[in-house]
Amino acid sequence: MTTLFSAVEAAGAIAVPSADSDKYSRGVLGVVTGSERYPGAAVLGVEAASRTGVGMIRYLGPERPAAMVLARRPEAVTADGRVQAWLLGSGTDPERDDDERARLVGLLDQALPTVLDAGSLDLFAQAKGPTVLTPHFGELVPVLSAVGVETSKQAVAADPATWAARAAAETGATVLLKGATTVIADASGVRFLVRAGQPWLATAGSGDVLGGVLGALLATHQPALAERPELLAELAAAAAWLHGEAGRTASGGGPIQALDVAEALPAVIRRLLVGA
Ligand SMILES: NC(=O)C1=CN([C@@H]2O[C@H](COP(=O)(O)OP(=O)(O)OC[C@H]3O[C@@H](n4cnc5c(N)ncnc54)[C@H](O)[C@@H]3O)[C@@H](O)[C@H]2O)[C@@H](O)CC1
Ligand SMILES: Nc1ncnc2c1ncn2[C@@H]1O[C@H](COP(=O)(O)OP(=O)(O)O)[C@@H](O)[C@H]1O
Repeated sequence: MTTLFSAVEAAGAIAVPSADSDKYSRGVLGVVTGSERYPGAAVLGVEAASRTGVGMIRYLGPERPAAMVLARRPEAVTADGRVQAWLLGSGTDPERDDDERARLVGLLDQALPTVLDAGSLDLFAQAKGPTVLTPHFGELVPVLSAVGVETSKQAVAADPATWAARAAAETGATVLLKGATTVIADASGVRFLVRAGQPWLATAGSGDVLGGVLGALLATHQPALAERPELLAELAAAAAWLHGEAGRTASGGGPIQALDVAEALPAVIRRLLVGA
């Protein structure tokens, strides 16, 4: 069944720490994003995840984006270690060498909750855990082509719900198809439509911020996801809602940049939790 996702549902997706929480029990997000060409995508995703609330972020991408991430967020850890969820692909190139592919496939073999964005969308068949694909209309076309379904960006734009559901059915992943209305579909069909945002969100890096929000929600719900697989689509919808509301809050009717959206997240979450 398809429903329009609401603020009350989004509030339910926030993992609020308690007196016995520590940084590990809250959830650690592993991030492999950014590249020499698009280092900023790494900064945007890490910033958004940290503003959504997570115990720790391990940024494990290339050197240049790593330096930029640390300059912006000294809280991020660049050493290997335990993680509860992965955010892969924003700002990366799917034309990777064999070593990089083997490394990413190794991460996916861990069967942890994973966001596959942008340059990692092609790895959906290697994902073993609960996986959300986060394509825009253009990025959905090669995903579908990889499973033998030919379409076009124009066709997807004309009927996003149908194509999101088709992609979820064919790939076995949960699909968050970005747009003015974001569609979330899983194996049961279209689950949620999210219309929280507004057109000022159509700005470079906005999707990288969404990836960070969703990564944080997956990392903070890893045990629950193992017990309740349908939660994956709920968290994807919550991420789209928080992203949209943060965009609306940051904008106030005027222009915004992607980093403004990330910075507005704590205020949005505070309003949800304490009704302020
Ligand atoms: N500051 C940064 O580092 C940024 C990095 N970015 C990264 O840049 C890489 C390439 O991004 P794009 O796929 O946007 O590449 P392009 O901007 O090269 O676009 C590729 C194709 O997708 C279409 N397209 C782009 N956005 C669309 C949308 N929202 N709806 C429908 N069609 C759309 C374009 O028209 C084009 O045909 C990704 O890895 C992304 O994460 C972008 O997010 C922009 C900001
Ligand atoms: N017209 C619009 N109205 C509302 N939200 C939009 C609109 N256009 C894009 N968005 C949102 O902005 C984000 C754009 O993501 P994406 O296309 O991946 O951009 P980028 O690659 O620059 O990060 C998505 O979350 C999408 O839902």
